[in-house]
Amino acid sequence: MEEKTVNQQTKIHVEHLNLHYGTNHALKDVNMDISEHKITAFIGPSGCGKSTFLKTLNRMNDLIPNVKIDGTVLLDGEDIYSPKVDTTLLRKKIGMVFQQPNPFPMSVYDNIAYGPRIHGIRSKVKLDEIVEKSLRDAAIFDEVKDRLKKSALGLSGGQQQRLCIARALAVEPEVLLMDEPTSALDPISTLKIEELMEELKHKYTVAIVTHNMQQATRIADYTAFFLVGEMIEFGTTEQIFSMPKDQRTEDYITGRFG
Ligand SMILES: Nc1ncnc2c1ncn2[C@@H]1O[C@H](COP(=O)(O)OP(=O)(O)OP(=O)(O)O)[C@@H](O)[C@H]1O
Repeated sequence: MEEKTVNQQTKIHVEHLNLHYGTNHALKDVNMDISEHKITAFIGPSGCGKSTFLKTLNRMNDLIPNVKIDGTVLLDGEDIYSPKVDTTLLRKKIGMVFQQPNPFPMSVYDNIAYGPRIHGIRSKVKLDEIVEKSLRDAAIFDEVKDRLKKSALGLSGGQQQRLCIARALAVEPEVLLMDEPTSALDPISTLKIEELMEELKHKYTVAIVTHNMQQATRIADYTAFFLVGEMIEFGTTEQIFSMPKDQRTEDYITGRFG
């Protein structure tokens, strides 16, 4: 793969990224560096392209017909859109958690062991180890340790979402993409997931789409503001929310539209 020099702290480097869904120009020349071991939040009104952008980072948009993507996305300096890239391995490195908790209809244990098994791990001892570690890392082990063999669908919504985070962690990703991971959850579960993200960033790089500006201010180190497919402003969360440079960012964060 082509090697390029990037800032040492940069985990994902995005340059001149454009995405079209048919004739809809959904991402317009987006440039961004996503820092390693930080939380980066994407905010903006509905339909501005936040989720689309998040999905370009692990090529989830490849699965949609009539999508055209131009530009560069480098993970550790390597082009993820190179034809040589194995997208299964890419998505192992860059895991994803969705808005609605989506556990598989199987046991808690099998949900977590699913990915490692696909990647060839067969040893029961090893799988037991991965299941426990992933559940611990996702701060849900104590709540499910006595029901590992029971269906994951019996868990509460907040528990299911932490299970999905554990499932993403089980294949040892480097980056975790989260698409509004708490919007379907109650405030207590939301708080648990936010605390968890603070922990996770020490080991992983986290990017999150959120509708909730308070959430961005609570957890994100960096924030990017999107508007109709353009990334209007990107900076530290403190700067974006206290001293936005662009009038449109200021109008959005002060609730003048959205
Ligand atoms: N699968 C798709 N096929 C065609 N167009 C799509 C698809 N997904 C999104 N779009 C369009 O791309 C644009 C950006 O949508 P996207 O879902 O990325 O926005 P968003 O900011 O995440 O919105 P929301 O906050 O409502 O989830 C919208 O115009 C949307 O209609």
